[in-house]
Amino acid sequence: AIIYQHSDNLPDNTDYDFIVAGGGTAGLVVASRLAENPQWKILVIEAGPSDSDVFEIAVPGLVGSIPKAVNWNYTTVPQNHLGGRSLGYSRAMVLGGCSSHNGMIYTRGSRDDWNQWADITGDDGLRWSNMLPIMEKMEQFGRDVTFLDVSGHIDPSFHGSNGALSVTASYTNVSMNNYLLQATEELSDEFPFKLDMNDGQPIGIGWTQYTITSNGERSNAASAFLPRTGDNIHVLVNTRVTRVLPVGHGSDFRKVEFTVDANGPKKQLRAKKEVILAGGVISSPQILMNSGIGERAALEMIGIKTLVDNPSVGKNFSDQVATSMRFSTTLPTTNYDAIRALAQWNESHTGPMAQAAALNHLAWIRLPDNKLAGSSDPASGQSSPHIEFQFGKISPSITSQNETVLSVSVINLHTTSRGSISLSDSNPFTDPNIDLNLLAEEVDVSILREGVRSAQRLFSSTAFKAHINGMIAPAVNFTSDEDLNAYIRSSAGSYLHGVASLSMSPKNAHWGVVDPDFYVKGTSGLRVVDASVIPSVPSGHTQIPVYGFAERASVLIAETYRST
Ligand SMILES: Cc1cc2nc3c(=O)[nH]c(=O)nc-3n(C[C@H](O)[C@H](O)[C@H](O)COP(=O)(O)OP(=O)(O)OC[C@H]3O[C@@H](n4cnc5c(N)ncnc54)[C@H](O)[C@@H]3O)c2cc1C
Repeated sequence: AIIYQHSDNLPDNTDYDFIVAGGGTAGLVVASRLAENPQWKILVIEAGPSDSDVFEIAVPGLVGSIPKAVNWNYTTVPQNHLGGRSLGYSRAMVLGGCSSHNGMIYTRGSRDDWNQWADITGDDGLRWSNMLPIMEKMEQFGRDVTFLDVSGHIDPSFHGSNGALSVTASYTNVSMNNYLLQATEELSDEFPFKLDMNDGQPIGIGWTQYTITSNGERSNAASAFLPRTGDNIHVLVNTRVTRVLPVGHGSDFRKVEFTVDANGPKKQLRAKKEVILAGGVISSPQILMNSGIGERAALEMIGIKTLVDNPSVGKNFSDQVATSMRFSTTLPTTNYDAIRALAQWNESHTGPMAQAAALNHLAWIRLPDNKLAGSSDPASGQSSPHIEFQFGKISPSITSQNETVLSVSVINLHTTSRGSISLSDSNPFTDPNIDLNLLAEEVDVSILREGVRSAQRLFSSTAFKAHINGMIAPAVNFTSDEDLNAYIRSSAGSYLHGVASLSMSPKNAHWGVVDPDFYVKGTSGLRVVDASVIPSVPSGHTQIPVYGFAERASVLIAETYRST
């Protein structure tokens, strides 16, 4: 790929076959796959700078220090069901998108997630049996595994070794890991040991897998996919796409409008074949609405002429919701000397900075039917957990001397509340209104409550008895449903895994924004490929489902133009 810092530098004589708006997780996969055809010329337009200009991105242990300058720094509208709190909503503004600043956790979701997406959309290509080989093929696991001893931490038979995206399993061991493994034996009904959480049935406690190279660097969409491409991809950074435009008076949206800043001149470029919108779950609906594709009444109110009336644009926004727990512990802290660790990373790409997290395990819990508060199952099927525990860190208390604190996030994976993305004016530089509408549905609160109680059982096990002194948050006397509900509503936040703001639906459905071939309904020449089209949250984190959808889209796009 060739990177251009300014549109003035783009070669005059290039007619691009495809223009990809947004050089993020999905956008760079699609661009790279299309570029495998050397006849096709592809332009990617990315709002942020190149990821290689930001040192912190490459170092897994600096994930918390990535500068705000490469973040969209969104804030949600006040959340009615969280006591009116507004939440930060992080999204990366840099080449590679959120794959450049995320927590690097590698999870594919469950077999039933993919089968449900196939059922909802009518695309059998999305079935687990079809997607597993694709996800394996894009993966590079296993290089140098003898150096990073991961035996017993992963099942290599579910992983590929020749793909672009590097994957490693946790290879260090801290005492907390041993107690967790003991607990999997003691409480095997609720917390069975799971050798590989990416085998389609992610229920139990297992070792975390990461998109990190065996050389201790983040593997993101830019570092994994772009180096394998030729000169037929041009990547224009620091440039914002403001709208997609029709060619002539029809609904053939093969033109993009872009600019460097709000007051700068706007330019337009037309793709010979297609425009692929890949701005992510917030920006893609924003760009569509600014382009006149959305709900007529809402667009008219802010003076945008409706070109395609579709009330589903920006609706159905879904995210996972997390609450936090803290336990007083005698376990050693996971803190380390960051300066020394960075020197070690600079020297050899090893040590604590070569890892994204210290505690090495994730727990995935499926609730029994009688714990679902009489609701129908919000998860996609029996292979899908309802709750995740992410074991954060063990660190000295900031409020009480001589106390050490274990932090744990409890996540409701399959929320039923739905939010929205909408516009308050027609300026493409105004942040959209982001309403997650978290905890609007009672069942979402009750699942988190069950999660809190489940974590209490885990840390009351014999395995942890000598190491956990008690619970700090929620307070130990918070035992009733009412107390826990109040704690959850005051502490809950988004897990930053938003999807479905431009949900895919079957062709001719009365809802949804894109067809199973990723084309925007009511248009031609325009597809959306990113998290916004995934119809529901997976039983896991979202980057790998996003990569999976992008791979599927790439196949469908290439098939459309097979003979050209
Ligand atoms: C803090 C955080 C931690 C996370 N941790 C994990 C994790 O550990 N594991 C996991 O699986 N998932 C994780 N996720 C989620 C996962 O990273 C995302 O779901 C996924 O990367 C989204 O991919 P995308 O292609 O939809 O969007 P993005 O990757 O966000 O790509 C969109 C790109 O488009 C660009 N763009 C947007 N608007 C415009 C415009 N108008 N013009 C030009 N360019 C534009 C953006 O700058 C961005 O580069 C995390 C997310 C966050 C925010």
